[in-house]
Amino acid sequence: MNLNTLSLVNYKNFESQVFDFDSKINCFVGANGIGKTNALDAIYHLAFGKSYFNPVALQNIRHGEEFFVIDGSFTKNERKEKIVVSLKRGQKKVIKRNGKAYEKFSEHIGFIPLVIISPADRNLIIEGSDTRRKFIDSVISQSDKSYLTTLISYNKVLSQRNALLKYFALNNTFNADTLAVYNEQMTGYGNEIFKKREEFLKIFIPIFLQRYNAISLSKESINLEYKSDLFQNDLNQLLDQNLNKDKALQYTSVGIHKDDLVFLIDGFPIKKFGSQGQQKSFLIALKLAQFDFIKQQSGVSPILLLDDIFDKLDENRVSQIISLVDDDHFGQIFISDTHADRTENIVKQIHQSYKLFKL
Ligand SMILES: Nc1ncnc2c1ncn2[C@@H]1O[C@H](COP(=O)(O)OP(=O)(O)OP(=O)(O)O)[C@@H](O)[C@H]1O
Repeated sequence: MNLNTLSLVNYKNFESQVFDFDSKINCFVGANGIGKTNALDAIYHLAFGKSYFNPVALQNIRHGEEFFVIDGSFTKNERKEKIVVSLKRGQKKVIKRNGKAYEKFSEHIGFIPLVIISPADRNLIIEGSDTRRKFIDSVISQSDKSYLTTLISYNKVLSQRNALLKYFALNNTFNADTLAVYNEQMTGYGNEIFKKREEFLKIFIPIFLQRYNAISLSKESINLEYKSDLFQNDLNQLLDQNLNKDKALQYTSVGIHKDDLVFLIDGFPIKKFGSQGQQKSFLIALKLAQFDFIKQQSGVSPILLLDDIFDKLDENRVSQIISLVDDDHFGQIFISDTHADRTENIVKQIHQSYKLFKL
């Protein structure tokens, strides 16, 4: 999987810019706020049809302009592929593959396998369970199309069930039959998602532990656990048991939309007890494991985006990461860093071709 050229028009701070990439390592270097992360985000956009950093699509259009266009030429399995993502104010976003617009963006997910490692990953540790579920979902969906479809269906029934609970409360009424239809549908989709998440984590957790131990040289003991209501009970039963609670809350309080991942260091939550460097190592291991998993499932090396990852890590950990990516296992890598010299010294240790883009 290779991105050969990237052309940007009115994307964030870029007015008009073309990059011609190396097939192995590419570094964006320059001062704070110059657009290094924006360049990586444009590449992310080509894979996921959205920004990793700014969920408000319109805010990705350069200030004062009417549209943006991100145009990437890839080589995948020796075939040329052109992906264009564009957005015009007042219109819907368009994603095209070789000139043909996708009807559903979900069809594009997984076509350009990509993993990003960024300081924004900290949200996985500090934010609520929603962020961690999105992480699991995005990893599985990249290699399993039906997972995403089932998840979309589950969420649709969930919001219908929530609307019904609100309706019951507002109108002081209740209809067990209508609710039972939603419960049954939620159980079907929910069980399928739970099974896939469980299977995924069975493979993923050992890869993650191996990656973490390699980065930290096994200095501390960490763990990752999957938490779900569905371990104890069947979803249909749980929905019945929680009916009174759900009626009072006017939303559904149990189900796979409450699943979580628990991150532990020496048995304690990493959010409270991990140092910044340990948290960063944890997140990098998580993302490298994501890389390994996608590669294992799809047979294609994902594009790897490393946004500002060298800060806060001691020299040992930096060299461990470098030795990890200095391996044919990895494909094309994009790095952003403020220090041109540091970056060049680091990439020279990787015995691969590279290009440095001074922004
Ligand atoms: N829609 C937009 N229009 C114009 N400029 C924008 C837009 N969105 C973001 N920017 C600008 O992009 C810049 C931030 O770019 P980016 O995050 O890529 O910086 P960076 O080079 O990675 O910096 P750092 O080293 O601090 O991480 C800011 O100056 C911001 O004002």
